[in-house]
Amino acid sequence: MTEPLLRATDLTLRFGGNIALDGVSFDVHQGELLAIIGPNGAGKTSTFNCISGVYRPQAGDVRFQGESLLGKRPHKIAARGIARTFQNIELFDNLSVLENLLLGRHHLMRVPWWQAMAWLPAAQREERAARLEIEHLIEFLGLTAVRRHPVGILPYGIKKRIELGRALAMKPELLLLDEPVAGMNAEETEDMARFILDIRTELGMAIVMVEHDMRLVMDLADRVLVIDFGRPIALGTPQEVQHDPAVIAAYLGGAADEVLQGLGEEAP
Ligand SMILES: Nc1ncnc2c1ncn2[C@@H]1O[C@H](COP(=O)(O)OP(=O)(O)OP(=O)(O)O)[C@@H](O)[C@H]1O
Repeated sequence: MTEPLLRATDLTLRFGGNIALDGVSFDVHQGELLAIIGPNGAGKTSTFNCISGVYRPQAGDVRFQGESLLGKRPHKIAARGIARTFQNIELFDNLSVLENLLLGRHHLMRVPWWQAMAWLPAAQREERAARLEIEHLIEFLGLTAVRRHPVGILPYGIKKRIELGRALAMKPELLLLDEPVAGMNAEETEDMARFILDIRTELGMAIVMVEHDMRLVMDLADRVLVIDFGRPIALGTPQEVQHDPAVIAAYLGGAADEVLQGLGEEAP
């Protein structure tokens, strides 16, 4: 198998006496969709935060294209090619869809600030190229009809799609999706699922997705990592993890019926 795009090894993260992560390891390969699941407080967001530089684990390593990300600031990690979306939407409500996506593209601009200020030809060329790419992205995400609308007036499902667009505007090689369908109705969830699939198949992008919606996870993921109390308890294909007794046990006591149905099992 080829060298992984991302390799997390033995991630250990503590907050005082509270252990958020305890030896979490996994690889993400080019073009793969890895889902991370687990009960509330299991350590899913902490894992994302260790990858994106928000938290620094006390032990373990995260390597992206062979290079350690430890100690790098979040904006440097984003510039290296890892973009993320958040559980809570973080967009500029007063700016248009187009402007929000252009801001996502901004960190890739190469022209020095003094050329941009003077609006010299190189800056104009770069701006034109960025706009063209963003227009393609807007079309790809079916946002053409609302491209000039201020984000604040748009429905929740569309806002989540714009947030996805802003992450894609950074032209990442790895996309981290934190609960992409949380709070969505069935139709919005279906739309989002289609876009996630398109990103993987048409753009060939690797994706790590944290999600509670088990149907979505089982439909979309190539592999699933299951975390419980900060410890990895299973890693395999959706079929493998859904029959894993440790996974079924981890979810008992929570919303077992709902979750096990999502996993394709009858709740006991
Ligand atoms: N900044 C922090 N300070 C203290 N404890 C934290 C912090 N961030 C996370 N934790 C703790 O680490 C553990 C893992 O939390 P995390 O948010 O990663 O879980 P999660 O699986 O994403 O949960 P959820 O599904 O509810 O979003 C929890 O016990 C949580 O309270």
